[in-house]
Amino acid sequence: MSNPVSQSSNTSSPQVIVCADEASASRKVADMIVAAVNAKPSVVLGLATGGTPVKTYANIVEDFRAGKVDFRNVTSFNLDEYIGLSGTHPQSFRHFMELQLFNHINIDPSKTFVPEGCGDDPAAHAAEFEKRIADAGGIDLQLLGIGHNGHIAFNEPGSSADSRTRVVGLTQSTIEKNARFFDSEDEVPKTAITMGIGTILEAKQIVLLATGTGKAEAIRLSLQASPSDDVPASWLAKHPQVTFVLDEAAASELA
Ligand SMILES: O=P(O)(O)OC[C@H]1O[C@](O)(CO)[C@@H](O)[C@@H]1O
Repeated sequence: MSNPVSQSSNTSSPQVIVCADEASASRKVADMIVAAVNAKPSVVLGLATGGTPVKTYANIVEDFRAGKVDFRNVTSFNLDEYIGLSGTHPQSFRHFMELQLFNHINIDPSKTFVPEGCGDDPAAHAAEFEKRIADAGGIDLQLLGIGHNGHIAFNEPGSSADSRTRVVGLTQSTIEKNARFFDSEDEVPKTAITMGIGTILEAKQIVLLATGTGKAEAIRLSLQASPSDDVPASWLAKHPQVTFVLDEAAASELA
């Protein structure tokens, strides 16, 4: 069971839920996703990759195996993918999603959309990806992580609130952080395809999960600085239904 230690007292957005630790924050987000599927079996989920959601996905798999949730009518869209990595590459986000979630639940693989990093025309694919989201009726619940520099998906600092799914360059700091998933920094792709901030803000509900002291500054700036391109996650303050689920470490710089 999730064990929030504190919660913002009003209902305005962003709502902030602080949990004791990473395990309870991950459980809380899993509960929110499972509740969304149970409330609307044909829900359209927006999904994230990275180290942060791994435990959340493990909790969801646990709930599926316990018969608490059914994904057969769910559609999912992932936020981003590295340019140059095919879906079978061990560090591709498609592979991550299969390993962490899709292979362990009864989601229809044809309803799981992850941007393709190896197509001939990534710009055309980006436009097509936007169309697919619209054709699915839009994203009901979008899960996000956050980068140390405040990026969401691969929207690096400088990304505007109206940016759409597109090809982007990664900052050196993101390349260095993500090198931990590769054999060496040289292997980290320098470009990616990502949903835009504007695309993300169109989701009906957004949940951002952040854990660890490494995210504390990005969380403070996202929640307490004026929204600006400098901290892409700060644009979430413009959304009417966004929840930050944090562990105490990620919340440690909040006033
Ligand atoms: O969860 P991590 O591994 O700290 O990554 C932070 C963010 O950077 C990304 O890896 C880049 O999109 C996101 O998937 C993630 O939300």
